[in-house]
Amino acid sequence: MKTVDNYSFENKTALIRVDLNVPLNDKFEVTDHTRINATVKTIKKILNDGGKAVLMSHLGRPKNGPENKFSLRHVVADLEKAYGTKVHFSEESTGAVAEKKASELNNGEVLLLENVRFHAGETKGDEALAEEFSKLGDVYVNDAFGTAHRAHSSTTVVAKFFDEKFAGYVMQAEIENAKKVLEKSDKPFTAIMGGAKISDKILIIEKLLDKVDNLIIGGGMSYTFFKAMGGKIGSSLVEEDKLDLAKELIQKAKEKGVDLKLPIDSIVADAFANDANTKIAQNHSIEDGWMGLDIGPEATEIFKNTVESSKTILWNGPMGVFEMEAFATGTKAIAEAVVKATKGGAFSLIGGGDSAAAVNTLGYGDEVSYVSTGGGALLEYMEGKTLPGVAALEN
Ligand SMILES: Nc1ncnc2c1ncn2[C@@H]1O[C@H](COP(=O)(O)OP(=O)(O)O)[C@@H](O)[C@H]1O
Ligand SMILES: O=C(OP(=O)(O)O)[C@H](O)COP(=O)(O)O
Repeated sequence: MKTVDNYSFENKTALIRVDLNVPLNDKFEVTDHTRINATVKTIKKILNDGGKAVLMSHLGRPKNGPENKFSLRHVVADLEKAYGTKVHFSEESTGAVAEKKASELNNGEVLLLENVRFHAGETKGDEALAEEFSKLGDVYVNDAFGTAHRAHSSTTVVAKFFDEKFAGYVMQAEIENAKKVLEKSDKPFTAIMGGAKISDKILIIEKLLDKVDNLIIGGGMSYTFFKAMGGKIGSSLVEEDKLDLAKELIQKAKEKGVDLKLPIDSIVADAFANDANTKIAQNHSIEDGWMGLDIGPEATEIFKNTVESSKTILWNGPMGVFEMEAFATGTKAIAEAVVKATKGGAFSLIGGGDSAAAVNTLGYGDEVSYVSTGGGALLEYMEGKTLPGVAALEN
């Protein structure tokens, strides 16, 4: 894999895949800058060389073409602040408009393209779309570690249209760091899984069973497990087609001697809102009309004790809907436990767009060993998989 280090981008237009999938609030303001700040080093290297940067990224998971709430226009001002320079914007990510804007760039300038997922072909890895993207640069740089597990047009397929392709600094740092954990994970090794992307992550959890001593499952992911065991989960998040898999996983954890910890209790709410009515409920008997939005006090205590006595910690996915203050308590308590363990000598790696946001919002970003910009990507790497976005840079 070639890196940007030993290449001069002078007079070159670099087409750079970055991961600008950042959280936005209801006013479309960026609420966490981790992924934006991570891109600065690579962009500055290219601009300082006297090159031009054309940035492409996705934002969220748009299903039906362009939609304002998924527009990358919302991040332009934040990029300008981070790079200290004007960032031009193209409301098209391919075609005449994008090509004209890219060709008008001067050395040292940046162009951001609109959300690549506004094209239906992007997530299918459409070749014709990838070829369209490739017209926007002379060389290709992939610095989107957080999306490197996706074999999409802009992350993987596009690379084949370039002779010169490079991994950016985020990609390099992330892989080096993940390797460290893979090669030297002191025991007890605890993985903490949470968040909402159940179908994405449940298969990876199975692979983690070979590496970890403790597996904590909290957040939106946990209710699928309770339902699989025959529990009542009210209207909590669930993926019905993953119930059998969840059951198998519980069995496999037992066989492999992994201590699988599910939250005993939850903070349940009668609406998905910060000001909803709340109460504590046991996780196997949540009443109809109520949903679990945070781990409960008993679960928090148990999880904290496990985390604090761990020597290696891998955390992906918040313990609750931490974006709402009423449901941030569990995530905050686990973050504090991770910090405490780190101070005591443990290595802690936290990954994922929302997990990084949670840790940084709580002010703990500098008190853990490493905050990764990747969630799913980090987990797939840890599982031993070759990430398609990385493989595409190698040939
Ligand atoms: N109990 C829950 N019910 C619904 N959503 C939840 C629950 N717990 C966590 N979440 C949501 O999960 C999201 C993060 O999940 P995910 O994308 O898998 O994590 P990451 O981005 O760190 O990889 C957050 O927006 C959070 O609000
Ligand atoms: O936020 C991301 O992943 P993450 O939630 O695993 O951290 C990446 O931008 C990938 O997004 P995707 O899971 O919609 O492909």
